[in-house]
Amino acid sequence: MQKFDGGRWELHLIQKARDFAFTAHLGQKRRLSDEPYFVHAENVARLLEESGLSKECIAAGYLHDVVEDTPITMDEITNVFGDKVSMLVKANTEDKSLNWEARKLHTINSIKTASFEEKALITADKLDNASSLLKHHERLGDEMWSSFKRGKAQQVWYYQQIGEQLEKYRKHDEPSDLLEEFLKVLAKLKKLS
Ligand SMILES: Nc1nc2c(ncn2[C@@H]2O[C@H](COP(=O)(O)OP(=O)(O)O)[C@@H](OP(=O)(O)OP(=O)(O)O)[C@H]2O)c(=O)[nH]1
Repeated sequence: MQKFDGGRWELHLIQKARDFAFTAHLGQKRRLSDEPYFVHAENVARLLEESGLSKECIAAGYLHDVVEDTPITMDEITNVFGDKVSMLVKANTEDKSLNWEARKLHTINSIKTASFEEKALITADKLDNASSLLKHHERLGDEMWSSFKRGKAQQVWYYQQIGEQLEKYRKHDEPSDLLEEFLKVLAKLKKLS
């Protein structure tokens, strides 16, 4: 984080988001390993940082799952981190009262009108999740898919749809490094199926 030398506020926002997410996810584990859930939030924030995204987007990377997966509310995120971070988190938060198909279709369809930063957050999130699937498939094989609400075909369909929409709606002047990385992982994921 040292490379953010634009003032103490930048360090402060990102550090505050990191601490907040660490505490919110405390005790939660990822499904395919014993890793703390926070590791995923940290990976997403790191991908965004390496891609040169704004401090608000990096902060949202840390916070992207706290409303979906912990008792923290959107209002709390707005109060603590402000409107920009809050809108980015909201764009990446599913409505858990809906079924799997409705939630995933909503995310797929949201890409059409998403801002560049919203798309970057979705891409970093799905890149880390898809990389996790590839990594753990080596160890667990197809048994891995039973950890999720839908099996291999639907999971691969979901990532494929996300990739297609991200490609379709990328504006010509938007950086493509994260998307290219995601598409590489997606190609490997499809070979598993
Ligand atoms: N690949 C992978 N995913 C894991 C792991 N542990 C938890 N997950 C989460 O599982 C979610 C997908 O699980 P599903 O059973 O298909 O669906 P659901 O939780 O959304 O209902 C992903 O959420 P998502 O909504 O697609 O993304 P996110 O925004 O929650 O990160 C991902 O974050 C893991 O070890 N590996």
